Amino acid sequence: MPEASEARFDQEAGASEGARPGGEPGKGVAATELSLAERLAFERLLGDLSARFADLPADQVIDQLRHALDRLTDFLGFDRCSFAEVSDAERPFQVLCSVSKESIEAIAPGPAPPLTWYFGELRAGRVVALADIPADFPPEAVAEIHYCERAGLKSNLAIPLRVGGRVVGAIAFSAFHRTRAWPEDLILRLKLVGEVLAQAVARSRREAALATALAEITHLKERLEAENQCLRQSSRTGCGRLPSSRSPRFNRVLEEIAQVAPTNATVLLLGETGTGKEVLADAIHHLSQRGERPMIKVNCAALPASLIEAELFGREKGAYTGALARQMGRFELADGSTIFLDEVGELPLELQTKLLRVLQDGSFERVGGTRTIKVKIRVIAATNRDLARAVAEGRFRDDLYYRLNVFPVAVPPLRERPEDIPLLAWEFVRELGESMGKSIEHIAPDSMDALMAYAWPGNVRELRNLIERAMILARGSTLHVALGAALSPAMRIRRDEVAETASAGALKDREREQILQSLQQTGWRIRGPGGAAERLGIKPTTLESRMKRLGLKRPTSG
Ligand SMILES: Nc1ncnc2c1ncn2[C@@H]1O[C@H](COP(=O)(O)OP(=O)(O)OP(=O)(O)O)[C@@H](O)[C@H]1O
Repeated sequence: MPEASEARFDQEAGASEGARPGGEPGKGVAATELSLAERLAFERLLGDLSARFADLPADQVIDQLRHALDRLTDFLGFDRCSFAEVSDAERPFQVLCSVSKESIEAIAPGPAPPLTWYFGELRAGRVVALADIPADFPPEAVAEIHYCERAGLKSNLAIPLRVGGRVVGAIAFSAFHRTRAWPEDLILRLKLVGEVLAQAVARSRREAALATALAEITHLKERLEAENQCLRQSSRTGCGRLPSSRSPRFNRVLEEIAQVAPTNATVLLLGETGTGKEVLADAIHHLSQRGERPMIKVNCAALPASLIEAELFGREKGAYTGALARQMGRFELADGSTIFLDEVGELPLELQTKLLRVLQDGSFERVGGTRTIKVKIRVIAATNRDLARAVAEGRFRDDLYYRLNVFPVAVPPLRERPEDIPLLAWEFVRELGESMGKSIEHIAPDSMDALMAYAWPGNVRELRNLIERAMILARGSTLHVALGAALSPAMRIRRDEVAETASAGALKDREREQILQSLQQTGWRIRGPGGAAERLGIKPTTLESRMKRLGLKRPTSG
């Protein structure tokens, strides 16, 4: 047996088979030459192992590695067999897999024991063949001698494994009960099988790295696509500036918005439909440090409950019938940015729990997935519902309400900021005039009076729609806004009249009357051009939920 430090594998690899006596296969008896039958059996084992590893999927490599080590240990009568890998010169060897006879302890997966001389030899590409421990150790291997004494190790063979000319790992065989010789032809064969295993491990590592890189690219691609989609859907006026106003009431709101914007606080925007909650959410986002990224918007009322979970939290492929591909949810998309939860009061109770968890610690799982995803997001929520009442009625979780209600902002209806009606009307005239190629210099005084007198149940959205209709019809440079043509006389309520009758009951009756009238005029058509929702200047989903609340149903004919 050569001194271990002399056992240069490259020199020995050229040595002829049977140059030294070999261990007796299957029985673990030292120093006899392999018989022809045994050699054939060994060749078959090596051939079989090589074939198994040739096309093995990456996720099966570690299991098969254990199986291969088991078979080698059994066949050659070793007490323990371990496989370790090494990524570079700086890092220690990592034990990937170790198998042993029942009475012997296997080495735990993870960093290999700190044996500097031993692993230095392997790193340098030299075989460490220790037939008789401690006699075969060089004097400097002090830590190794102690280690072997403590463990009761009698013989050990460790072979460095190369892939592409670089040492990527080692395979080691140990005997605990007797010394044994390590003949050259055995070393050569074990090196061959070890390198087959090392190739498979290296391939699985490459595949895993490739899969990670691909997943990253897919993630970025999905993110980009989804962000683009969000941007296409986002508000037309989402220019990110705070809107201007002449109303002292609305200016106070704008001051609050400017103060909260740079913080990370959750903001809850409360107000009737069309008052500009999304416009304000957009301004908050753009005035914050996250403003460079797009704000991700979700309308919690626009999707059926069955789809909104996947929309918000994403889904894994095959999560349910029809889920053909993995889908990234809005929360994942909003990581590092702001999520705007519009109509949050409509969120189904079962999803409120999941939303609460995201608000608490930023974590959630995709639909059909088990992996927990963590995100850092700022939440802005909006509702036209009385959330406190929804809590009292058990339709909204109180803990979620308190989480959302950190910084509530009440956005006033247009009828309570009449100073802004001319300002907004002119803003829309200019904006629409540009896109339509029309130049309007005056708004007819009687039209402006009518605009000022109207109650605006659909708020700024309704005003915009009305101006748009008037602009389409405009011929000269003076705009005539025909409130009466577009809306029934019952809708023309003087502002002061509204103030007088603003008791909840009276407003509800009036709302009911207005909605019913629009529905009758449109033959109960809610959606589409000229539909009741458009006439009222509200979204079809809002109209539907209002109809439900007011108990308005299409009469059955006949
Ligand atoms: N200050 C403003 N300046 C210009 N346009 C505005 C302003 N406020 C609202 N708008 C316009 O009015 C319409 C409705 O605004 P927005 O969608 O922000 O209202 P909302 O309160 O979020 O409505 P909903 O509750 O129905 O979701 C949009 O077309 C928006 O561009």
